[in-house]
Amino acid sequence: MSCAGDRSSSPPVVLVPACNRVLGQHPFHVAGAKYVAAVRLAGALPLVVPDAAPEELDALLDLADGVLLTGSPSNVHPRHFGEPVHDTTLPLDPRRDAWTLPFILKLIERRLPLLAICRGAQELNVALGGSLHQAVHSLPGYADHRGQGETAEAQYALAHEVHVEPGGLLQAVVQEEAFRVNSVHGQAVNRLASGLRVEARAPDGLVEAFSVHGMDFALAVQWHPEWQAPNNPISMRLLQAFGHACRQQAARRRDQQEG
Ligand SMILES: N[C@@H](CCC(=O)NCCCC(=O)O)C(=O)O
Repeated sequence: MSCAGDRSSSPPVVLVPACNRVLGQHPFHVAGAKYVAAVRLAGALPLVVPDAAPEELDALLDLADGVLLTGSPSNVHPRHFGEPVHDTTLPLDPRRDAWTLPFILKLIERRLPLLAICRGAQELNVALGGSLHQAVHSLPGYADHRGQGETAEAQYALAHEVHVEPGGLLQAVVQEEAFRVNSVHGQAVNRLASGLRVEARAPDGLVEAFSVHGMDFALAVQWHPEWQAPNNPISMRLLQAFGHACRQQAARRRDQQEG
């Protein structure tokens, strides 16, 4: 039986940053249930983080064996990559940006396992100095990567192939050269930040997955592996590889604590 504070038999803890929404007259912190479920499918314990002041970031990361950056209908504010907002009708979440961007730099310093999904992938690229297309569907030569249809089933249906770059983390995890993914995004990687490795591309050349050089597991995907993950063997390989990396991190943390 484990005693209080003994995490040796506990699942690894994965922090899940929340989004900010106004419901009725009041502000709320919200996290998509499918992301929380995906952390459990990875074999980890989800810990949703409402937001964080700069002086709280290290204390939060002291609790973590991994981080999952979720998708969101909101866009990363273009000011973070030096641009004005092109379409003011699209939702933003500056409160999330304000803490997740520095949070990402700190988790990378600590070499914590990271799975960054859709908006989360965009945050990772911007946090490291990269830039985004604000509306990739409006650019010549690129497809429309936004979800199509009225229902979630339609919006998250498999939409296009991704071609996996050989020799990288994604190929090692999914063991496929190409596979079909869903697509629910209007922003997309424009300039990939230095220190990041392309792991997959869409048929139109768009970067659809990337990893952080030198980290055991820091993977960003533009699609949604959390969507109906148990029905998608490739999604489950991704989540289980992330969970394995988090368990390894938890073991390292325990070794350090035991000195
Ligand atoms: N708003 C950004 C990111 C898109 C994104 O994360 N889509 C998922 C929305 C809802 C969800 O599944 O969490 C963009 O448009 O590129």
